[in-house]
Amino acid sequence: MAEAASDSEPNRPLVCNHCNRMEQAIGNRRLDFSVAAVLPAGGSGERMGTATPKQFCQVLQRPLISITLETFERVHWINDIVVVVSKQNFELMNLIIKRYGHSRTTVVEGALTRHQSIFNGLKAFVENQPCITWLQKPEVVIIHDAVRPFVEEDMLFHVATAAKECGAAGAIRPLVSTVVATNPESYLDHSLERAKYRASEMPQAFTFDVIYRAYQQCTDYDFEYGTECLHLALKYCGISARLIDGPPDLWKVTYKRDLYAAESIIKESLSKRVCIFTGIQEEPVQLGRLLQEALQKLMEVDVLNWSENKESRCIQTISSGQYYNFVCINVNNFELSQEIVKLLELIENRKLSVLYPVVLTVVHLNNLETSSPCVQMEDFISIKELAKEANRKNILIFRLLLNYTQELDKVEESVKEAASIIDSLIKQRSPALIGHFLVV
Ligand SMILES: Nc1ccn([C@@H]2O[C@H](COP(=O)(O)OP(=O)(O)OP(=O)(O)O)[C@@H](O)[C@H]2O)c(=O)n1
Ligand SMILES: O=P(O)(O)OC[C@@H](O)[C@@H](O)[C@@H](O)CO
Repeated sequence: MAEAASDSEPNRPLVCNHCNRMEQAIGNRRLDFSVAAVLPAGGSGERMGTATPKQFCQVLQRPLISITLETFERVHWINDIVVVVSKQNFELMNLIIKRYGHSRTTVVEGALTRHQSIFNGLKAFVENQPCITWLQKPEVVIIHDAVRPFVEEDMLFHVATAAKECGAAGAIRPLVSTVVATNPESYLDHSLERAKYRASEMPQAFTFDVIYRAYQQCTDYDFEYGTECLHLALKYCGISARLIDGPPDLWKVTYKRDLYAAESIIKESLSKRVCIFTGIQEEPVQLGRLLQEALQKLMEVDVLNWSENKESRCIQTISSGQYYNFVCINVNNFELSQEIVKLLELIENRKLSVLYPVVLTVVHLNNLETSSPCVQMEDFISIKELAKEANRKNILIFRLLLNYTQELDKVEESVKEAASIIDSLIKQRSPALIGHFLVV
């Protein structure tokens, strides 16, 4: 049983999930053979210990499986993507496909064990199933656990091309712990020389006929207890897989701690760069420049002068998906200027915050020598409501009151403090502080 994916979300940003790379960086590789991918996602995630199977657990308000799928969907030389989920998660999977625009994904029904689920995914390409007429049997098939979100296009390319040459290929990583064998009394029988062994990871790739034939010959024991596709290719087809050293990020989300680790990795990659919109109004003492200099010590900073650039340039910047963090300097009183409200609309319209939380920090300037901050209560309440509404759309609005005087050294000190707070807000991405005034 399988169902087509829904229409993709228009104008989806082009950001690679966890390393903030533009679609262009995926490269213009061309392969002279067809490739498809099968992502087993039909497990229950018992070791995670959550009611929701781990592939559907949220990472920064987004299902883990969607983060993995995004990378595959943006690799243009992968023609079809099959995700294998249990029958009871079919509806949830299709909702995820629709919400995150995974338009190239086909859902296939899983089975009791991982090998059986993978085999079901492969069958979708060769058995004339009435509702999967669009899948074409590939020359090479990539198999990748849906709970391994940090796979990069390079690794997919390496295993696919190696599989085309050798019949099978898989990613490996050095062992962290030594492997030991126990005797029936649970005492040490012997230990393996760690340097001679590697951990088998994913992605793996096979010429389709090799892995399909292997699964056709599998014993019930293989299906029930096996965990290694490469082993099946060797056992049933005599194909010894090419083993390719993979990067550290290939690990599989298995336990709860792995979800926290995944969230930290994504937060770190989202926090790498910020776009400062200056020129929304005339800024005293060139605060935009000072803030840029202070922030540049903490992250990559680009500056866009709102008034000098046409709105299209600002739209292009937001749509590029290169930024998930924006800073605006608001020089008038404490309401949000219409430009900032416009910026919020652009972020929403470009669906930037569908994928990951967007941070918008509004820096309100207050010259202590000419005025004292008096926030009208109705302004304060209205902005808190606006921040709550934005948070429901995954946009976090933080507000910083930057008091300054004409004494430049004091200004620089205040700006340095402000930059440190902005850096922390971006890194933490915590909704707890949205709409509140942080004062420097
Ligand atoms: N019957 C199964 C079992 C597992 N998988 C998938 O295979 C991948 C790796 O398996 P594993 O990490 O063992 O997932 P679970 O079986 O869900 O985890 P646990 O063993 O803790 O229950 C996961 O994406 C999982 O969803 C699958 O498609 N079908
Ligand atoms: O054994 P589990 O079901 O937790 O996960 C499957 C892993 O063993 C597998 O993905 C790699 O070892 C590569 O085959």
